[in-house]
Amino acid sequence: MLEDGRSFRGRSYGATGTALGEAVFATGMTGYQETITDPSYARQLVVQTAPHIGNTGTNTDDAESRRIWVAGYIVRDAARRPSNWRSERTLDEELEAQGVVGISGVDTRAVTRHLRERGAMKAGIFSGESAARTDAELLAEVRVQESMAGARLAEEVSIDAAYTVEPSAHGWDKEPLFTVAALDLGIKSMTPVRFAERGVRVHVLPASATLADVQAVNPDGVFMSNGPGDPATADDQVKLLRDVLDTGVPFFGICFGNQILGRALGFGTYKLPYGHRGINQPVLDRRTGKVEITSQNHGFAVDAPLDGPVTAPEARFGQVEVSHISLNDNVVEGLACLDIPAFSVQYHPEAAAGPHDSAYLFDRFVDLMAASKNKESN
Ligand SMILES: NC(=O)CC[C@H](N)C(=O)O
Repeated sequence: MLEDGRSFRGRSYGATGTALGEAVFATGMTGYQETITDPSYARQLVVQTAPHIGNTGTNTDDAESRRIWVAGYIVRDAARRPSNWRSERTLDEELEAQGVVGISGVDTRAVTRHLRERGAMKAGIFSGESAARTDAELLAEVRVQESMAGARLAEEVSIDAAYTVEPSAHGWDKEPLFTVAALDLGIKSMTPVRFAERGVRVHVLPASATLADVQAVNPDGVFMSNGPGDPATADDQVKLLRDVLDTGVPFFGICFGNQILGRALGFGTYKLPYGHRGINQPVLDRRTGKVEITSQNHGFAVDAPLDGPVTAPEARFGQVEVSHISLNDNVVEGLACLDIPAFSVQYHPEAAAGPHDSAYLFDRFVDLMAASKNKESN
């Protein structure tokens, strides 16, 4: 049941009951397990445009966090029998075990076209007893939920206690090169691994970390992750980032982290009509002229001028330019500061799932930390 009264019927999939959230569509043909375990999808009902879902089952290794975060799951044709040597459980069983309500047999093309025309909106999935009500009652329940605009969710999905990811656990056989403090706003497990593979030790800190917590790990660089909710609510992290930037330590942000850098520099953020979600999103790196196919999941974007560089509204941070744009709709997909060592992208270079075109961004951050260390020692 969608907020505007349009409804679709299907079969119960996963757990039975009620799921409420923002209906959004994701266009990845593969990678459904990484999608449902991405904490950025908290409080969203995800519609998969790929018609066959669940074909390769689920396994322990491919989860991007400790649980499934999608609030509900909408598919066309759910695989009855998974076929893959790595499969441990069917997707249906996994959704049910984690209490996630889904629906299959839905005309997902029609749902997607509707969301594309009318925008992402509040929705509900109802099965079993919870469905045994009038449409008007279901619609009322859909409409009373809080909307995604204004939702503060990063603290809800973040960890309680810090942990460390060591390069030695990911194929690095020398001494670690650098240490990074990574704020977990909904971090995916592949992100620290991409650092560790490059010899970077990562201290993952809760979303509530203070400047003192960050400085306690003596970092060569600071990182802010992806995460769910409206970036306009991330005032604490914006303040933290301004303090971090004032210390001159290099910074890299992805997705929510890009929106926080945008806000720290003084730009606003806004809600996109239906967002970008999938692993096939074309982005232009304006500095090199190269196009990369990226993994994305965002419903908000930074409002910064495309013709730059410009002086940041928070002028003490100097000049900034929009480094990357979406080739589908010219939305800001990256920011680069010219006077301080800070940059960010709106997409997911850790690519889990997704193409590896954007891996160079992790190297760019390592280079930035190296340059900054050199400058200190000279
Ligand atoms: N993946 C993300 O970090 C998403 C950021 C933010 N929640 C958005 O929807 O735009």
